[in-house]
Amino acid sequence: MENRVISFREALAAVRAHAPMLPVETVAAAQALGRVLAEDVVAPEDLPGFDNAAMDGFALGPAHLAFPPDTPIPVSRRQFAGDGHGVMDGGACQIMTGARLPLGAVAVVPIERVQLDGAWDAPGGLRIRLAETVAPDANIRRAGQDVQAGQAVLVAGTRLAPKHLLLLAALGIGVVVVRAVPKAAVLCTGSELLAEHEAPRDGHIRNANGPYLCAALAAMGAEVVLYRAVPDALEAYTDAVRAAEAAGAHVIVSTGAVSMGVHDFVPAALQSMRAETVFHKLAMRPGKPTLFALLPSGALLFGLPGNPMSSACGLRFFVQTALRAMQGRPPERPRHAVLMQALDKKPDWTLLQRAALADDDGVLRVQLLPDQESFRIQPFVQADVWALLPPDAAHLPTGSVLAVYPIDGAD
Ligand SMILES: Nc1nc2c(c(=O)[nH]1)N[C@H]1C(S)=C(S)[C@@H](COP(=O)(O)OP(=O)(O)OC[C@H]3O[C@@H](n4cnc5c(N)ncnc54)[C@H](O)[C@@H]3O)O[C@H]1N2
Ligand code: MOO
Repeated sequence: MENRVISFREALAAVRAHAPMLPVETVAAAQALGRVLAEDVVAPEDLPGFDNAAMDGFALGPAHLAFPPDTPIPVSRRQFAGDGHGVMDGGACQIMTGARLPLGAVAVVPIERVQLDGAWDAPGGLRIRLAETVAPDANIRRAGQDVQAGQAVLVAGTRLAPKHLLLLAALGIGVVVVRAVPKAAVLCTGSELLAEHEAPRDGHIRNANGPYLCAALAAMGAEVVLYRAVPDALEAYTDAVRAAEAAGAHVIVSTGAVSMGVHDFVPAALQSMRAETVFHKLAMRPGKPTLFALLPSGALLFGLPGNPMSSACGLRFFVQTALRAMQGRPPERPRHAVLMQALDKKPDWTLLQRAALADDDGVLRVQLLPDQESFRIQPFVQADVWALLPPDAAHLPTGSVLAVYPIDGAD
C-alpha cells in the first residue's frame, strides 16, 4: 500500500482495477430483472414479425386507391388478429388492429374515415365509400420496422430493467446469459451498537448503518449473505470476516473502526489475516479514513468509516463501482447540473455533498443542502443527489457545472 493520501478518482480506479469479473450463468428472461447481461442480445427474428394493420378499418388493394371518391367498394372478407395470412379477392377486407395484412393489400383505411353502406350480415353485404384519397402504405406496420433479425438490440453490461423484459418477450427470447449475482456481507463494528428494536441504553446508539447498507446493496443487485454486528474486539472482527468468506461473499462491507480511536482495529485485523490493503485514507469527505483491501480468498473488503454519511458515501461510490465492474457494467456516467450557490472549499479535496436537484425551465440546477457533517442523517433523506465538488477548485462560483449522482446509486 502507498502511504500517500490518494484522491477520490485514484481510489475509484483502484477499486475498478481489483474487482474480479463474476462468472456467467443462464437464467430465464422472466426472472432476470436486475441482472446484468454477459453477452449482447441479437434479435432472432423481425419485429413486427409480419406486415399488419395499425388501425381497425379496411385493407385495400391497389385498384381501390385509384377509384374516384364515393365509389362503393364491397367488403368481401374479414381478418382478425391471430388469423393466418389471407389473400385480397377484389373487394376490401375488414381488418382489426394487429391482424396480418392479406396478400395484395397495399393500405388500410380506419373505419371512422369511410362511409358504411349496408351491413356485413345483411343481404347485399357491407360496402364502403372513401371520402378522401388513401396513400399507399397508410396504416400498415411492416415486418422488421421496429427490430430487424440479426440486429444487436442489447449490449453486454446492460442491467435488465422492466423495459428490457418487454423487448425480450416480444422477440421470444426465453433465456439470457448474465453475470452471477454478487454476494455481499455487512459487518457493523461498535460495542455501542443496539439493534433497531432495542430500547436506548446510556451511551449506546442504534445500528442504523446495517439496515441501510443491506437495503442499498440489495437495491444495487447484490445478495446479502451475512449481516452481523461485531463488538469492538479484533478477534470478533476476524471471526466475522471469516464467516463472510465462508458464506461466499465476494464483497465484505464493514463499518467503523478504521480511524484513530483506541478501538480502530480494522487495519491490524486485516494485517493479521494477510490481506493486502490497497488504500486507507483518502482526500475526500465524507469518508476520509475509508479502507480497501484484498483478502487472500479473493474477496474485496471495504472498511467504511462508521459515521452514517461516511458509510453511505463509501457504499454509494466504492462498493457500487466494484459491483458494476464485477458484472461487466461500464463506469457510471453522472448527470451535470448548475450550482446555485458560490462556495469556498479546501483545495485538493473531493467533497461529496448531499444536494437537491431542480429542473428550472429545462436547466438542471443543484442546491447543496445545509448541515453536511457526516453524522447527520436528515439532509441525506432530503437529498436527491450527491454533488461532487472537484479537488482542483478552491472556489466554486455560482453557475459552476457539477457532476451529480443519484443518492442510492441503485440503477
Ligand atoms: N483523531 C481523529 N479522530 C477522527 C478522525 C481523525 O482523522 N482523527 N477521523 C474522523 C472521521 S473523518 C471519521 S469518518 C470517523 C470514522 O471513525 P471510524 O470509522 O473509526 O468509526 P467509529 O469511530 O467506529 O464510528 C464513528 C461514528 O459513527 C457511529 N457509528 C458507527 N457505527 C454505526 C452504525 N452501525 N450505525 C450508526 N452509527 C454508527 C459511531 O457511534 C461514531 O459516532 O472518525 C473521526 N474521528
Ligand atoms: O470522513 Mo469523515 O467521513 O469526514 O466524517
